[in-house]
Amino acid sequence: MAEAQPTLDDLRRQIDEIDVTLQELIVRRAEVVTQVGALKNRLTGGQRAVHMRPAREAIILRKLVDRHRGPLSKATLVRMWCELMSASLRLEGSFSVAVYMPSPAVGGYWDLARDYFGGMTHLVVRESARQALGAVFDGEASVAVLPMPQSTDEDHWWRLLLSRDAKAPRIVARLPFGARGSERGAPVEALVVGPILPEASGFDRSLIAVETAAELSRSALAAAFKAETLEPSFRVFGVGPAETGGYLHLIEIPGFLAPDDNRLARLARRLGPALQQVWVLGCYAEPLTDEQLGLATKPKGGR
Ligand SMILES: O=C(O)C(=O)C[C@]1(C(=O)O)C=C[C@@H](O)C=C1
Repeated sequence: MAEAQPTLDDLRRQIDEIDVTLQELIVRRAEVVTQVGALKNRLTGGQRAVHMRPAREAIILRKLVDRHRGPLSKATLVRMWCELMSASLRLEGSFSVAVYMPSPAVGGYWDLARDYFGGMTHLVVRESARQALGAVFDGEASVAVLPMPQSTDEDHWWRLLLSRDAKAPRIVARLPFGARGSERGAPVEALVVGPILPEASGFDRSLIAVETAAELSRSALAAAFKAETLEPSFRVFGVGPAETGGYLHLIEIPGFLAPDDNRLARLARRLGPALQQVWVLGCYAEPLTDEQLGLATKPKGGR
């Protein structure tokens, strides 16, 4: 005899039970997060600090997609956890985001911020990257979502991060981290900047600013980096000349680079006076790939 199919009521009863269990676990998670917040407050001596830990979030999200199974998409699961972790962050203390939005027609950065920081995080619009960063410097926002720097930019916002102050805002994340949600306009990419100590997540890329003398060519600079096993990608080359007559470059390096990495000291010795200054501006956890998210396109010719 064929087994009786569950009725709609049977299935809904199962869903109700699962929802209760899920909710209990979410409540427990929030209780632990409250303790994390209290611990962080003790460690910072009660000073107002930004509690976001992007490297930890990246590790959590990578583990999540790695162990996932079943029909629910990994991209959806990542979105759910982003909402959960942002809610946790708000439990730990005040948290808000200044978003670059040069005109109402350019909504992509807002969409990226909303997707990553969730629907309940306070987002404030700033019309220029400089103003968004200013909101972080002034303590009006915890972090800023800024456009990925390009050589063609008129305003090289990352120049405002050239500081030796250990508490200065740093680049700490790249968006989107998971799959792109529905976005307005052309897809954009962003960096997140805030007064957060950059940490390694295991799969990272670092951003450094370099000031060189005018006569140093791009190829000579790249060769010196490679000789120190630093594989450079030039995001921006040759902004300047600065007051010192030098030129600034924004360079991306695979891996996590601490400011005291001895390869930077060796690079300085190798290039001599041609290398005027180096600043480590931060790092970001490498975003999840389409393959990791199970979104890889099928090979051509297949069915
Ligand atoms: O692990 C932490 O430091 C936390 O604050 C917890 C938590 C989380 O919800 O898991 C929340 C916010 C941080 O950005 C990272 C992780």
